[in-house]
Order: sequence, then structure tokens, then C-alpha cells
Amino acid sequence: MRIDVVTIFPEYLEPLNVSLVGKARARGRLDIHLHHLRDWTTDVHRTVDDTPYGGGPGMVMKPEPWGAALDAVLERGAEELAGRGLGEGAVPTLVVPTPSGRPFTQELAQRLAAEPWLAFAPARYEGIDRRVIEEAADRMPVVEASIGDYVLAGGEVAVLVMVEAVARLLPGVLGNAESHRDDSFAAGAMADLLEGPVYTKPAEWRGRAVPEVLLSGNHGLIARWRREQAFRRTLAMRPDLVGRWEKAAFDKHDRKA
Ligand SMILES: N#Cc1c(-c2ccc3ccn(Cc4ccc(CN5CCOCC5)cc4)c3c2)n[nH]c1N
Repeated sequence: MRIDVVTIFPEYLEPLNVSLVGKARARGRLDIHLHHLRDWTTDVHRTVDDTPYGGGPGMVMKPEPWGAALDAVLERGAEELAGRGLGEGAVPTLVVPTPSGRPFTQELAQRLAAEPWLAFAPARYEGIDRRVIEEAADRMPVVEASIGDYVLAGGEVAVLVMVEAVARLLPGVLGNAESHRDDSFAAGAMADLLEGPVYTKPAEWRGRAVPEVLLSGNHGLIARWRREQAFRRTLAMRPDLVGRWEKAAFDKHDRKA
């Protein structure tokens, strides 16, 4: 997968050089290109923002630098991907982090992980002039997404979240020991349930023992205990998911009947 990121804070994305994403890059599973938006400004001050039409708080990111930056991303990326046999005229899916976006979910991460090329447009200030998104949507798929119901100062943190969530789903990125098979929110027997508690050695620590069932070697009992713990955890932390899980479990049972 190729990923392009256009930002005025490339240093904010340093974490994409370490750990899981860093390893995926080193293994050639992920090819990330950072682009400094100010490289597409034309004034001596390298201005990227201006006052909002119609008044209101803060500043808005100017369309010209973004338009020129996205032009360059498309041109360079298409050339590189054509060189890898992805066919002429390839375009990325443009992901725009925004507080007014659709929820960034595991399902959306899985959808994006199936794409060969993503471009991220993390904004700052009050966001990007709307015409940039509309013009981009005329030439590539655009996904406007939010990582949660809280307010950040810009989109770079969201890019770190989204890239990690997508990267761990790419083939060969997670080792066997770290399967994403039982992820919360992933499809499967524990679909939509939160993970229950996990334990490792020692069997007793500061007077607290590991639940006996986990030491029993009885895999059926262990699996049942884990499902029960996952259900309890979900009921306590995310009762909104329990309904979804019950429906999925019922549908599954109903389909068998
Ligand atoms: N993903 C994600 C995000 C973001 C996010 C993502 C991208 C950008 C680019 C700029 N910002 C700052 C910003 C904050 C709030 C507002 C709304 N304004 C309405 C008028 O009153 C003032 C406030 C606009 C811009 C961003 C925030 N926040 N939270 C998420 N889950």
C-alpha cells in the first residue's frame, strides 16, 4: 500500500517511523510519503490560511496550496504505481480527518486496508476551503471521517490513528502472535464484543491469582469463560454494543435453524 500525507506539520507524523508501522515500512508492506503543504505556496511568507468568508472564528486553509499539493500527489503517485504495474491513471482514496466526518470504525479501516493507495489531508485551523474537497471528489474517492466525539486542534493525530488501524490489517504486518482475528469490533464469534481481561505469568502477583480456568488446559471451558467475560465487559463499558451483538448472534443462530 502507498500512503501520501499532505500536512503543515510533517514532524507530527514521526511516529509513523516506529513500531508496527515503521516495521511494515521497513518490510516494504507500506510506502509512506510525507508532503509539506507550504511547498505549494507562492508567497514569501508561505501562507496557507486566510480569514473565513462570512466571518466567524479562526482561519480557513486556502484552496490554492491544497489544490497544487493534491495535483502533485496524484501525478507522483500515479507514476510510481504505474511503474509497479497498477495501471495508468490510478488515483488514491483521499481521507480527510474532520470533526464533522463519519465515524472512523474498524469496518472503515478494513475498507481502507483493501485499497492500494490512500492519501490523507489533515487540516489545521478551522479546516480546508470546501471547494478543495468538492474538486477532489470529482477525480478520486473522498472519505471524510472523524476518530471520535471530541475536538482536536488538527487532523495529524487522526492520521496516526487511521494509518495504524489500517496498517495492522495489511497482510504480513501483524505476526501470528498478534492476530487481529479476535479484535473488538471485528467480524467473527466475538463480533462487536469488547475483549475481556488478559493475564500472563506469574500465576500469582501481589496476592492476586490468575483465574483458575485459564490454568486448566480445558479449551472449551476457557473459550466459554472468555465469551462470558467479554459479554460482562461489554455490558459494563459499551451497553450500546450488546444489542448489536445479540442481534448478530440471533441472526447467526436463526440462519442455522
Ligand atoms: N478526525 C478528527 C477530529 C478532529 C479534527 C480533525 C481535523 C481538523 C482540522 C482542524 N481541526 C480543528 C477544528 C476543531 C473544531 C472545529 C469546529 N469548529 C466549529 C466552529 O466553532 C469552532 C470549532 C473545526 C476545526 C481539526 C479537528 N477533531 N476531533 C476529531 N475527532
